[in-house]
Amino acid sequence: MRLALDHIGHGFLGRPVIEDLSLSLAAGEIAALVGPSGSGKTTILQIAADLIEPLSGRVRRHYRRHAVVFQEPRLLPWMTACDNIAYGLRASGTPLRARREAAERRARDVGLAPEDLAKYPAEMSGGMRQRAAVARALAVDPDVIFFDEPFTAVDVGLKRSLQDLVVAAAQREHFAALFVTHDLAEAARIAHRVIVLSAETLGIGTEIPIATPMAERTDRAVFETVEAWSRDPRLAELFDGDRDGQP
Ligand SMILES: Nc1ncnc2c1ncn2[C@@H]1O[C@H](COP(=O)(O)OP(=O)(O)OP(=O)(O)O)[C@@H](O)[C@H]1O
Repeated sequence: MRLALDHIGHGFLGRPVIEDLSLSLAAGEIAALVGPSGSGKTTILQIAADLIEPLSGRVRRHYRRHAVVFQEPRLLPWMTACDNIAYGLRASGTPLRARREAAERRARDVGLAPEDLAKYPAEMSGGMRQRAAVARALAVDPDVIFFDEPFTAVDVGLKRSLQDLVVAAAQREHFAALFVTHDLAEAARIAHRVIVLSAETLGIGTEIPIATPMAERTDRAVFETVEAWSRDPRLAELFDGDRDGQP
């Protein structure tokens, strides 16, 4: 087990958002965290990633390093793609040459061309910037990656290629991932398990394992999974009215 949240409670301005929530993440596991808008997905991810302290409960981390990929790439505008990708390695004292090599390798992993490494964020497309953000996360060889709706703002074709890239990297490198998403098709495509939050109970409504091997998650299989979920009463909150998460 890489990560465990035990009996977490949190809220803002006196208003509770999460109550007595427990979840764990196994080594190599990709867990998608879905739920209605405002149910606390980002709050849980931030608690898990040590970006905010929960008001109650505790977090157990059994790993050396983690990385976070946000919805916006958050690249430093005054650095080239190469330096952005290698940023975490500089902080850990890796020598220049090794940083360059790691950045080049990670750029290849995410489908950036060698000439892209010299570009500044302003010279890159949105998709290239998000690829660089994923490469920056991979560059530190993390045991766990926290993804907070990383592909929401990219177009459909690119989204597929970024999802495939995350699945391939996780299979190759065995990092665990907690992946917040609004998109149930995304969860059905990339996750071993879907954790569904409930805005009504302020906790986990249900957890759904997905046994289908990643290689068999064709468009049709993903569509059928989401279609089955739409008829599953445990997921009714996600498909209610005009809440987020509607397919
Ligand atoms: N810094 C903050 N100050 C005050 N309220 C906050 C803060 N951060 C989050 N909230 C509130 O906490 C609740 C949960 O927010 P959170 O962003 O975790 O939900 P979410 O499920 O990720 O939502 P969405 O799907 O819309 O991104 C929301 O009602 C939000 O307005």
